[in-house]
Amino acid sequence: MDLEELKKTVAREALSFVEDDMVIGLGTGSTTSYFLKFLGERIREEELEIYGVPTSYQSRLLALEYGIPIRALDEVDAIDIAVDGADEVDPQLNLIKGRGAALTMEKIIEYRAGTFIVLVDESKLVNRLGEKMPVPVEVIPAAWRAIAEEIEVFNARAELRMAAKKDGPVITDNGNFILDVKFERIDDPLDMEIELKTIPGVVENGIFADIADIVLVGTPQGVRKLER
Ligand SMILES: O=C(CO)[C@H](O)[C@H](O)COP(=O)(O)O
Repeated sequence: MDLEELKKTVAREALSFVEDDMVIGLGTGSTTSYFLKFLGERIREEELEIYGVPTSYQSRLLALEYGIPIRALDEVDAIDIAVDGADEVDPQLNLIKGRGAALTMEKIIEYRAGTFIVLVDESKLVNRLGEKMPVPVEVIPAAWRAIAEEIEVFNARAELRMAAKKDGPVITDNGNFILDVKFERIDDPLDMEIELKTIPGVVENGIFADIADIVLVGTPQGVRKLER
């Protein structure tokens, strides 16, 4: 089964958590895009009363395209479930997220969800966070260089993320820059998440420790469900 098929399979499986009258946090990325497509079809076919709370411009645009009614975070009382992808998942279900630069709204919404469901293929499973991927850190633009230097005390290298279809750096949905931070090793994800957050000028970082409730892993043999 190719990677796109694995993504579709986990995205379909996530529909089993969806019930009528739910408010659903809508994640960002290619795997979640399939979930949004299937969610839109299900809302139409079963005439469900569901609202989505987008975590990015990408999920907002896709929700509009697929006919998912949307609400802003300050228009809802609670979020029942949130569904999103991840870049790495460790055995305790700590995550690295933010390859799509949407980590700040993702964390705001997913932290508040009754159940946060993560969709990955098995290539995203690691023994220790940071094994393959850098940790994205959203920073206030004026502070990027100072923060990049300060991060070196953690035995890490920070690189300003550059845009692909624009000259200069990536600008997030919130108007900030992204530093991609490659660590030698991350021994304690929660501790590192907090350390990064306390640097003045850091808006948010892509370590999501102790937030995921369920991880659905796409494998050629089917979907594995990991629970915390
Ligand atoms: O954190 C994210 C965006 O900020 C994505 O959820 C994460 O990068 C996974 O994306 P994909 O499903 O395309 O691999």
